[in-house]
Amino acid sequence: MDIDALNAEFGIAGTLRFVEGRSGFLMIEVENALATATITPFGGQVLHYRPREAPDDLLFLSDQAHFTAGKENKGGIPICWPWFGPDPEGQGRATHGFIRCLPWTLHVCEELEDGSTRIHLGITDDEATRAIWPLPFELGVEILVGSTLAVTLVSRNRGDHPMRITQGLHSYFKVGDATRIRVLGLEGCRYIDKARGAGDARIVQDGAITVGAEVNRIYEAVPARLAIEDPVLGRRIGIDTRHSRTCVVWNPWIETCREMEDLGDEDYRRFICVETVNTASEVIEIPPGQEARIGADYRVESL
Ligand SMILES: O=P(O)(O)OC[C@H]1O[C@@H](O)[C@H](O)[C@@H](O)[C@@H]1O
Repeated sequence: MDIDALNAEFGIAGTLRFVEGRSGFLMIEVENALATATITPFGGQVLHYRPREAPDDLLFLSDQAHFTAGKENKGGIPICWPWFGPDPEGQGRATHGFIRCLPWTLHVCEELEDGSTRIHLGITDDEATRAIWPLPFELGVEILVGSTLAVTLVSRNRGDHPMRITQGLHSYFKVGDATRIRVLGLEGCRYIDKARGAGDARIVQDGAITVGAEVNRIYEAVPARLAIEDPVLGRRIGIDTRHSRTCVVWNPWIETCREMEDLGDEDYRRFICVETVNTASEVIEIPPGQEARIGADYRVESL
């Protein structure tokens, strides 16, 4: 990792620079007229984003996040790929795939006319990825840092056979107090309740989602516009999804939070995950040579 060389090749004076961040991890810091953001090429993960006029960060990042090579970092927007959730083949491979723990390659950093900054990172199969998952792929993430944050994941099948994946943008949103928020937009949708271990039974969401116990649900046939209303931070987070009809809502609550070594005991109050995913019955099949996309735009509005 040569920070000077990266700054010389990709840095943008006054707007984008490479720095050594927590535990020496390489970070891309963006500060333009519209927003500030931090992205790490490890996992292609956005860690922070704050629109110029907003007092608070959009995203939660755990003080206990690992920042150790080969481990995932809890917070920001981890990318889950080529599977979301437990190993689909039951071989004991990592939950949420392996791509969030690997270094990605920088392709483009550029300023756009509207004042936003575009960052494009990618990762391609190699010996190490094929040892875990045999398929040839090219995966890219485009991150647009502007008055909104837009993240788009593009998967290309480089092989001769159809590629089946599940995937997700595992967004951790910072909240003032999780027990006081409302997640809006999923009213009337059917969900699988993973926290209650109710198998594949579908339950219908009655009203807005609130948090008063562990929440771990996969919502199906969801609309493209969701929101989190947060009276403590006095804001509404808007989430507009693309190419996703499935949404996971997760808050670990007290016990699971205490069991997780990469969360502080009180962190369950500080975030809610509302994740833009393709999983459960939404498995994506990509024909040889073709691409599939998933994405989301995030915005912060005052209440
Ligand atoms: O700790 P991880 O692997 O980042 O996963 C966090 C959570 O991610 C959620 O998406 C899952 O529904 C939960 O079951 C899981 O615990």
